[in-house]
Amino acid sequence: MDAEFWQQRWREGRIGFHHDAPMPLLVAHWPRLALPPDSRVLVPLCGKSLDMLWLAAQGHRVLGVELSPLAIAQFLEENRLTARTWDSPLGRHYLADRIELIQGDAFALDSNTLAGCTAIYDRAAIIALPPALRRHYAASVYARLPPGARGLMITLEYPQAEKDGPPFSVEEPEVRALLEPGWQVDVIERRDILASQTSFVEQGVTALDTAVYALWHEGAPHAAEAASRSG
Ligand SMILES: C[S@@+](CC[C@H](N)C(=O)[O-])C[C@H]1O[C@@H](n2cnc3c(N)ncnc32)[C@H](O)[C@@H]1O
Repeated sequence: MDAEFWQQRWREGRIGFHHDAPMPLLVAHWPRLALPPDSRVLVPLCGKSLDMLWLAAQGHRVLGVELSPLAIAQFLEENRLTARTWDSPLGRHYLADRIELIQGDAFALDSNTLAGCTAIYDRAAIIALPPALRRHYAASVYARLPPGARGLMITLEYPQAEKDGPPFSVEEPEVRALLEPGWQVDVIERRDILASQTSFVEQGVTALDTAVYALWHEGAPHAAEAASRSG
């Protein structure tokens, strides 16, 4: 799953991971993080996800990072956004109101940029990465977010032997091994979605769950406290 793999997927329009509406699991569970509205939310491997628009509509500043220039062009065009652009060592930046996109490598973000993000939204990001890259991803992104950061991660779990990724199956013990002890990892939902995922069924997958995690970096007020603060 090198950069060329993803560039080719975008060139060929093989983007079955993209949804035409914000993810219901995001909408349902994001409020429990009780983030201040103007928090800067990192969306690594963002594609052209409409979840970024939903996060911006909550008052957040969004920082999406995406390798594919096509994904960024389509995001801006399809949502009728006009962006100011500039270049930096991280890549080309696009700023449209509260949404900033970097066309660049999420593994190459610098410490200053990560330190400015107090939240992370990980949907189809960690599960897009093969096993060997996930530890590198956790170390390059999660471990470098500031104390007090919070996040929502959405994963898939299925018998990996039945189908190749991406998307890969990333099960709870692996999420914990990658993030703990720096992050508190709370499973907030696990749901059987096999019946609705016909492409998995057609490929012979016999079980498929989606799992949602609330993530609390060291120093973050944990679930109950955050919820009581949000009223
Ligand atoms: C499975 S898609 C998910 C996109 C998005 N999160 C969504 O929910 O629709 C993974 C995306 O990550 C991008 N990508 C892969 N590796 C990347 C990297 N190292 N840095 C930035 N983007 C990357 C790909 O181009 C692709 O658009």
